[in-house]
Amino acid sequence: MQLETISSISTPVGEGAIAIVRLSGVDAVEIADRLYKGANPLESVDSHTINYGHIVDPETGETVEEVMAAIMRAPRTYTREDIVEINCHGGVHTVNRVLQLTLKHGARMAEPGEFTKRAFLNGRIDLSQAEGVMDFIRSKTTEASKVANQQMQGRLKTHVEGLRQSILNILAQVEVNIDYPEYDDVEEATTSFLEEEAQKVKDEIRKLLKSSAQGKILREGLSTVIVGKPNVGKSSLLNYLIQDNKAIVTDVAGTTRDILEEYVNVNGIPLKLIDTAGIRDTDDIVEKIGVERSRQALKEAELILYVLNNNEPLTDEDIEILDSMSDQNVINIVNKLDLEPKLDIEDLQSRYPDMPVVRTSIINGTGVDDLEDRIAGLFFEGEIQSVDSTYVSNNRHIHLLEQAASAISDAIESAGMDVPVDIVQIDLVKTWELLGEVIGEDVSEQLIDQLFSQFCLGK
Ligand SMILES: Nc1nc2c(c(=O)[nH]1)N(C=O)[C@@H](CNc1ccc(C(=O)N[C@@H](CCC(=O)O)C(=O)O)cc1)CN2
Ligand SMILES: Nc1nc2c(ncn2[C@@H]2O[C@H](COP(=O)(O)OP(=O)(O)OP(=O)(O)O)[C@@H](O)[C@H]2O)c(=O)[nH]1
Ligand SMILES: [Mg+2]
Repeated sequence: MQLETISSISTPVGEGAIAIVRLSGVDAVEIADRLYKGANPLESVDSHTINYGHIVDPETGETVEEVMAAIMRAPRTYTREDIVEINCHGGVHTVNRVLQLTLKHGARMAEPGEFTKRAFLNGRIDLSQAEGVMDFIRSKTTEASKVANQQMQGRLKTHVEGLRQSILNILAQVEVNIDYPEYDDVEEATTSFLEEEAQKVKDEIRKLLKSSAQGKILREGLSTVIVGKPNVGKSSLLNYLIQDNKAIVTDVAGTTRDILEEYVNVNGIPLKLIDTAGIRDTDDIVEKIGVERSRQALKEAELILYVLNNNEPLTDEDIEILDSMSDQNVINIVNKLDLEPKLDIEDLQSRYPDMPVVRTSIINGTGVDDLEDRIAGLFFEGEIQSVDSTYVSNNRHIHLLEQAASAISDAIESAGMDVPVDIVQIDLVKTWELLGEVIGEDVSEQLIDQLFSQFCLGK
């Protein structure tokens, strides 16, 4: 496939030690040579070498930059096309000038994700791997990056390809039956083979789907909101969990006014931890908006840590808030255990039997281990699956796998009911196609464009 040569700045915008202008396409080396002056023209150097030289504006003769130019010739490259990477000093202005020069001398500005899109279009990676690249860049915790890395390396692709091969094997058997319908015993053998093999495929798809709840948590972080009345110790809890003093803690009720978000790892589970303004009626306009945001965050939370003060009785306000969260995952944290007990914990437990209660004294660091165990227990039944297994975390993949599971169920059901085998065949082909979409086979150009447009510029 011959596409125009593209160029972009592939490093973050801003001051840095080094910034890279990357070119990809058949004319990459030729365009670079129009600007590059070194011991040898890049056209003549070996592939996969890096070469010292200068970028000179051919129109003015001005030396614009001192660079190292890496040359990588197709097909052993990220895009499978010729690639030149011009390593510049990291100033915003000069990198931009080098980019402009490449554009002026034959390259086109790359669209977001276009390098990776070419890696896909040129067959180096499948769509699930390309999506893995993006997840990898965006991952916020070690676990998330491990899962994304595996996907980027082709783990899901291999898995899906295996399933598609199994379906092809079943289809081949069905084909025999359609070709020789007069042999009854062939038909019987086919039906049981089909049911058995299709069931195996279905089980595998189900297994992948089962991983998705955890996969999504690993990828996005479990959205966890800390709420409660003012001054109960919400910000103290956030600081304790992240082991840092990011949130302001004072003994003034109403200290936190706005939402604060931090990522933290609890027993291997990435949490997107959100500290909120204490919920209460207030006339303070800033605090009022904060309280409104707290209520909003509550609605969207996957886990709620409701903090109470051991030193104060349960109020109507607490009850109102707790009642409103009855169908959510809530852990009640009775904090300030070091103070005189005025909260009836038994009453709390009997009012909300589905909400585990954890007792803490954050100021002394007690009880937080117990809280961490509870969180892990709620979402991973005590322990996280090894990150070595295949996780599905992408909504597009999950949706396709659900459809595939339903199509193959139809196939199995029909086979069991002695429906003509060519009907069964249709459902099997459908399953095969749906799985193909996960890895990017026969997907529309529109979908591809949409997926890659979410990438960073220069990737
Ligand atoms: N300077 C630089 N650093 C970078 C990248 C880059 O493009 N440029 N990468 C960009 O994301 C990542 C590295 N990822 C890469 C993935 C595949 C190939 C590649 O050339 N693959 C070929 C040949 C491999 C080989 O030589 O064995 C292939 O798979 O066919 C290169 C980089 C991270 N660091
Ligand atoms: N005795 C005692 N004091 C605590 C404990 N945890 C927090 N505190 C104190 O309680 C006060 C309020 O703590 P914060 O973490 O600011 O409370 P908050 O819930 O974030 O308060 P707002 O942001 O105002 O809603 C501070 O003076 C903390 O030092 C605890 O376990 N025991
Ligand atoms: Mg606070």
